[in-house]
Amino acid sequence: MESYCGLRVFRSSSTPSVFHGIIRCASSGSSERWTRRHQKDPYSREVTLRNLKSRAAFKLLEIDHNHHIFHQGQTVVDLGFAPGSWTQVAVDRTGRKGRIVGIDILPCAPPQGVTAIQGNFLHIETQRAIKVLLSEDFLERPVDHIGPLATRDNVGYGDLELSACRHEVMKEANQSSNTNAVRQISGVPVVDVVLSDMMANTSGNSFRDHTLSMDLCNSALAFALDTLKAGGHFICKFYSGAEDVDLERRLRKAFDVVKREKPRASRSESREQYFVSKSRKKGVTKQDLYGKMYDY
Ligand SMILES: C[S@@+](CC[C@H](N)C(=O)[O-])C[C@H]1O[C@@H](n2cnc3c(N)ncnc32)[C@H](O)[C@@H]1O
Repeated sequence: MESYCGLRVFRSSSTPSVFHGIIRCASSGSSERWTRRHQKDPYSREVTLRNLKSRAAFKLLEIDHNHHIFHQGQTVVDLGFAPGSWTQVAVDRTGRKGRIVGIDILPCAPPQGVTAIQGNFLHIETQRAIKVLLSEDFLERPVDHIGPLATRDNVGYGDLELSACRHEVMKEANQSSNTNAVRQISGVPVVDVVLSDMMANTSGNSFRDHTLSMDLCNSALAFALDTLKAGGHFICKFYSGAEDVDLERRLRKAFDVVKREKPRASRSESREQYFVSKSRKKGVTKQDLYGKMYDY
């Protein structure tokens, strides 16, 4: 845990992970199906070989390959970062001068050189805390932690530390001096790329899953319009359904290029897709798209 200008922030230590097991509670039938699918999946094998946190990394790598999202030195916000494979990709692609902030509702220590907040993104105070972090200078990545995609040795779990950090950042975010910082970040966008791979656990009810996904996407887009520089990019996962055309319409108002993507690593049976929105237009605000809905 570090302290800077009264703001306490969690950064992962170089302590090796103490626990890497997975506890699963499944019937033997579904367990066998999971094992067979895992063994057949080429991405799962690569995850182990390349020390990635999950196969989701390949979705972002493909999107980046096709759309050239990342450059050295960018500031990236990764919404729903846990367990951290997109973050690993962002760290790798943005290099020594990149600044990465991750947010997740789950306690999860980020890869080396990444600053993370634990909190529900749909809560105002979580978004304020992110904006406060972005307004500070201390997100510079320590140079000795840079390298090719982060290794498992770089990852440590510190849930207690993380909860304490969350408390402190939230407290600071609600104090008046930092409200100025929030205003400042709202007025002077500093982010190059906003990523959102957020999704609640799927319920099996496709309408419910779609609606929840749209709430997360719209909230992420409103946040992106507060924080992205003109020319910045926004990538978000969504579960397809009736309302995704409305989201696409909003994206087209705010970005020069909007594409739907279904990366090869995304399972064909899943309804997930991605909107890749490039080059934020100057002067389009969240109020233009949402009125007073996200007015905070
Ligand atoms: C598919 S996972 C992200 C995987 C990640 N991109 C990676 O590559 O490792 C979706 C994440 O979104 C998070 N999430 C879902 N709803 C959220 C919310 N309201 N606020 C913050 N995080 C949320 C979940 O906890 C989960 O970790």
